[in-house]
Amino acid sequence: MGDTVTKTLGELGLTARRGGDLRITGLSVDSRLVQPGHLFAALPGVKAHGAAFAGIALDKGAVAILTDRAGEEIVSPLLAGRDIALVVVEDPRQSLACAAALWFGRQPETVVAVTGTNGKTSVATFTRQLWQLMGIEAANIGTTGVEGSFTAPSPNTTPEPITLQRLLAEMAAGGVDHAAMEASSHGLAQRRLDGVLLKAAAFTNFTQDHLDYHATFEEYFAAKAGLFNRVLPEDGVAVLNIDDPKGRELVGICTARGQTVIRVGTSAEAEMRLLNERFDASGQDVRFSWMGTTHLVRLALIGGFQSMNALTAAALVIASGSEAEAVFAALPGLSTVRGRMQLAATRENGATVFVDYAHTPDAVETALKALRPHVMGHIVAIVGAGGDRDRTKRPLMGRAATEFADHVIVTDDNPRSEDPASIRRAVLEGAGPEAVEVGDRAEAILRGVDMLGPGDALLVMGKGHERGQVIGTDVFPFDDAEQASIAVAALDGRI
Ligand SMILES: CC(=O)N[C@H]1[C@@H](OP(=O)(O)OP(=O)(O)OC[C@H]2O[C@@H](n3ccc(=O)[nH]c3=O)[C@H](O)[C@@H]2O)O[C@H](CO)[C@@H](O)[C@@H]1O[C@H](C)C(=O)N[C@@H](C)C(=O)N[C@H](CCC(=O)O)C(=O)O
Ligand SMILES: Nc1ncnc2c1ncn2[C@@H]1O[C@H](COP(=O)(O)OP(=O)(O)OP(=O)(O)O)[C@@H](O)[C@H]1O
Ligand SMILES: N[C@H](CCC[C@H](N)C(=O)O)C(=O)O
Ligand SMILES: [Mg+2]
Repeated sequence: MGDTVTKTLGELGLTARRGGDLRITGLSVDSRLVQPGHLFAALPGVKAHGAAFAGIALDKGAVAILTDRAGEEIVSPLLAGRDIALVVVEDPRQSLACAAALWFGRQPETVVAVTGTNGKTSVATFTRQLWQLMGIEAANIGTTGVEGSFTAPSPNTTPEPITLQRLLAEMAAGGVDHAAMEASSHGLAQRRLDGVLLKAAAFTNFTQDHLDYHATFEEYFAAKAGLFNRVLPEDGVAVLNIDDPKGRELVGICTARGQTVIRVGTSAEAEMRLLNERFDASGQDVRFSWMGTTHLVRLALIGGFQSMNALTAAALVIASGSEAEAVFAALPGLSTVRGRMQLAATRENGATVFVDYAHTPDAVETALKALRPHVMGHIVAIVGAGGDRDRTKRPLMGRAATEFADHVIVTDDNPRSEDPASIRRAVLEGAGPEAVEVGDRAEAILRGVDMLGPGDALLVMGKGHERGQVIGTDVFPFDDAEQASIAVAALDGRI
């Protein structure tokens, strides 16, 4: 944070229990990043309470501490006789999010957010693409980084509030007045976007993921619902997929709050209604209606679910003030999101290799089902599950692969601290005896490509846009799309 800027705690919406109205030079959430004059937010965490690091923060020059009651008990003994401000609140993550917004003081005028188990990156990217196609400077923030008229890496799908607010302020200062961001369930549970002023928010769907972090399905859904019952203001617009029962539940919640609701789905009540799709090798023709009027567009996107994502994005753009006809005219310009049903390579015999980020049981099913109508021959699926993540999803992912593909290869996908063979065993348990186990991912892709005859397709799932294979704490360079090209070139005798 800047050297010269200072703000009082009051200017950041914080009231100190002790230490008065001093000025701070910045905010930090990690003791290792504290600089002289900072406010250190000591947050309750999964592994530790940040208050345990308050001593280090103070040694590094922190002049104020924001924490909760549990943190107060830990830090109080450190403060005796020192001129340190202490702010104790019920929910320090929320206070930090709001303080970060006030610290940076600027956001794009139009910010929208997307939550849901699957489809967040796709919808946020399509929303940004639509704005850009209409001549509006725009960016999207999420799993694939910050992209569009403003680019930056993003360590998380939903960055923590200090990083997030810095990004929003920088893009606004650079003339980017429209942003679409992903709201992950972790981000919502940790209040990372509570300081963002949203015009609209969308819900894609709700299925299993992250049961390692959220104790129950209910808790996982409650986190997602927070986007609508807490973050989106009452004058905001909610874009909700009513094909999903949880989307219907949200209609009730949003209506009760007085928010305007745009329903997206295939049923007759939907304001944005998907009527039908016709698939071919390079994309799909989509018939949909908006407020009862029918439209037909060509999308150069593979997969039926992408039309729902595209219509959700269109609804968000309309919800934030654009004219519907102009938005629909831009739809054919949408292009594939990196690593989402991305055509990575084509064999000489015409067989295709797609790379997709399906890493949940529902996404594996959706991706394979979505590919089917674009493919004349067999589908070979490559599937694996991440280490140090939800263990219960592994056999379910294997089962979905076997159910919806013709041949399945089980391989590694970021084993992290776990034994890769035991993760594969869990996936194979669901995939069944016909599935082939090939631990080395490059070899799995080569074997998959080798199986392809004319009209067949290979779907490599799990890593999408990722550029590394995480084994232990090492990250080895690995790119599914690149490996697919190499395998095709090698087998077709081009290298
Ligand atoms: C599980 C999780 O979400 N953890 C987040 C959480 O950390 P935590 O509070 O639980 O961490 P902790 O280790 O218990 O430490 C407690 C506190 O002590 C502080 N600390 C810790 C060590 C130290 O030396 N000094 C210090 O001050 C930490 O900064 C933290 O505030 O709060 C931190 C500060 O806001 C986050 O950086 C951290 O995200 C980590 C980096 C992370 O990787 N999160 C992932 C799981 C995540 O958020 N993923 C979602 C997407 C998932 C998806 O949809 O697929 C995302 O939005 O990216
Ligand atoms: N609307 C959808 N319904 C079901 N599955 C989808 C949908 N959109 C995308 N998917 C599947 O989920 C995968 C991930 O898509 P995307 O990256 O857009 O989701 P995400 O919600 O951003 O994921 P993450 O939780 O990793 O941020 C895709 O590769 C595809 O297989
Ligand atoms: N953002 C998600 C995506 C994981 C994708 C998959 N490649 C894995 O490593 O499990 C996560 O961290 O759970
Ligand atoms: Mg994402």
